[in-house]
Amino acid sequence: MEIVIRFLQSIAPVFLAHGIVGIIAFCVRLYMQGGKFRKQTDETGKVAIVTGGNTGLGKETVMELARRGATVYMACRNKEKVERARREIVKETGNSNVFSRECDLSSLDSIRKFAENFKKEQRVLHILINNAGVFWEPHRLTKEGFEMHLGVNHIGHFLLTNLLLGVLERSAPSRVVVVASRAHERGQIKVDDINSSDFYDEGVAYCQSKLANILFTRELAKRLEGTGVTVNALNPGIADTEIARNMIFFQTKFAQYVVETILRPLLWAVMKTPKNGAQTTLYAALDPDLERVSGQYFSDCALAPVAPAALDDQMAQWLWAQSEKWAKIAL
Ligand SMILES: NC(=O)c1ccc[n+]([C@@H]2O[C@H](COP(=O)([O-])OP(=O)(O)OC[C@H]3O[C@@H](n4cnc5c(N)ncnc54)[C@H](O)[C@@H]3O)[C@@H](O)[C@H]2O)c1
Repeated sequence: MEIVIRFLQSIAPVFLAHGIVGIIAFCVRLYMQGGKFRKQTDETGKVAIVTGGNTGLGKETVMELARRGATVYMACRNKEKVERARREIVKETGNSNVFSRECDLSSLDSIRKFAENFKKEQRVLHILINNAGVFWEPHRLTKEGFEMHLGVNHIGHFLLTNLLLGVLERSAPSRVVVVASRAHERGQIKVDDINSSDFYDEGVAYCQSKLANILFTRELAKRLEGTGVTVNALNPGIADTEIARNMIFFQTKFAQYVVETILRPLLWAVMKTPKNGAQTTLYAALDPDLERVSGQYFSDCALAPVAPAALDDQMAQWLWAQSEKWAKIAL
C-alpha cells in the first residue's frame, strides 16, 4: 500500500502540470475561435456563388448558406473533389440546390466560361463570395502568365466579379464578399515588378495579393455607390484548413510526422476550426445590418482597421486600370 501511495505522490505533479497546461490550452483555444455570426436568417430564394467552396473556409461557408436555404454554386477547379464536397453538403443540409461548377481562377477562359454558363442558368445573383486562394506557391504562372498568387487571388476574382456585376446589380440588394487576410498588412504592390519576375518570395507574393484584395474592394465600393451592390473584405483569422499545403513542412514524410506529432497539438490551441474561420465571411454575406455597408474590412465579425497601404486611393485606381488590361476586360 505504501508503495502505491509513494508512486501516486511521485506522479501527481506530472498530472497536475499536464492538467494546468491542458486547461490553459483549452482557454486559449476558446478565446482564439473569435467572433461568431449568431443571427438566424432565412436565405431561401437567394442565389450565391462561393469560389473555392470545396475545402476549408469555403466549404463551411457553402454548408451554412445551404443550411439557411440559399441556392449555392460552388465554383472550383477540381471537378471530382468539388462533387464529393457537394454531395456531402447536400446530405448534411437536405438542400439539393447546391451545384458544383468548374471555374479555374488561374485561367481567364475558364472564368469567362463559368460566368457565361452561370448567367444562362440563373437570372439573379445575391451573394458573390471571392473565397478561393493560394498560399506559399512555388514560383508558378497562371495560364496567361501571371504570378500565381496575383493571378488567382486577385486577377481571377477581379475578372469574375466584373463579369457578374450586371447580374448583381439587377438582383440588388446584393453583396460581394472578398476573403482577404491580415497578411495584407505586410503587403506592398510592386509597381515595377508586380509579377515577381526579378525577385520571388512566396510570402511576399501572397501578402501583395491580399493587399490587392483590399484595394480592389475599396475601389469597387466607390464604383458601385448607388447601385445597391455592396462589397466588403475580411480577415478570417488563422484557421486549420488545407491552405498551408505547399509549405515545406508538408513536403516530406518526416516533416509531416513532425507537424502531426509536435506542431499540430501546439497549434490546436491557437487555430480556429474551419467552421469558426468562416464566421466573418457569413457575417459579411448575411448580416441584415450590413445591407448598406460597403468598402469596409471586417475581422471576428466586427469592423477592423486596414493597413495604411490599403488606404492608398491612387494605388487602388492604378491597380484597377492595370487589372482591366491584365484580365482583358473590354470597356
Ligand atoms: N486558413 C487561414 O488561416 C487563412 C488566413 C487568412 C486568409 N485566408 C484566406 O481564406 C481563403 C480560403 O482559404 P482556406 O484557408 O479555406 O484554404 P483552402 O486551401 O482549404 O481553400 C482554398 C480554396 O481555393 C481553391 N483554389 C485554389 N486555387 C484555385 C484556382 N486556381 N481556381 C479555383 N479555386 C482555387 C482551392 O481548391 C480551395 O478550395 C483564401 O483566400 C485564404 O487566402 C485563410
